[in-house]
Amino acid sequence: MTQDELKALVGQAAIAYVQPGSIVGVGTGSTVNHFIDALGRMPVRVAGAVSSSVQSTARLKALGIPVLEANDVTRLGVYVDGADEIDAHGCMIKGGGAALTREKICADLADKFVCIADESKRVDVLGRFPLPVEVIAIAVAQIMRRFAAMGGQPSVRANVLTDNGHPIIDVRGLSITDPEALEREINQWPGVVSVGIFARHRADVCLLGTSSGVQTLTYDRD
Ligand SMILES: O=C[C@H](O)[C@H](O)[C@H](O)COP(=O)(O)O
Repeated sequence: MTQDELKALVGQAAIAYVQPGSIVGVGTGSTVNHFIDALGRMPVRVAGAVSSSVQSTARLKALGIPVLEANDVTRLGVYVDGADEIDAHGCMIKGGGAALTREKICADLADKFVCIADESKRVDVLGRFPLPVEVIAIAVAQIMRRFAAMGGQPSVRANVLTDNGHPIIDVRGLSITDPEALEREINQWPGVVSVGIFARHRADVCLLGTSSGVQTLTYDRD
């Protein structure tokens, strides 16, 4: 199977977690695009979606699925999103598509985070994928110095501003053995909007697309 076929497989499989008539949280990316298409094929559809990006909003609306603002809901039963990497505890790196801040807001609203990913995303230690960090523009230089001091190689993502109008720093060369601690630390730096480590808001379930089918991985909360 191709990587895109694996993404389509898990996008469809995530529908099992979606209650018809409910409001669902929708992530961003090429895997989630398959999930959105599957939402459009539900015999009884969702009542609406809270979207994590302009891109997903456009795709949802094109299928006639109403999109609500995060401010308009108090909770989401389920949030479905992809990942750039996921470890054995459900901690993830996200933000390869620059949507990390809105994704974390949606994850925070959700009772259950269902991660959909092809098997290439499963890692033992996070950090092979460059860590995305959304920052306020005037703090870029200082935040890059902080990452360099901890052994990372930061660079500003060229020609990209997030949906919130901020630049992204991508940090290569980090071996993230304690995702929770690093997320907490980076969150405290002035000028950081969001860091793409999702440890506090880790996945509850990962539907992993493999050549032998969908593997369902579940993670315990401490
Ligand atoms: O900002 C983007 C998101 O975090 C995506 O969920 C992540 O980059 C995975 O995207 P894809 O499904 O395209 O690999």
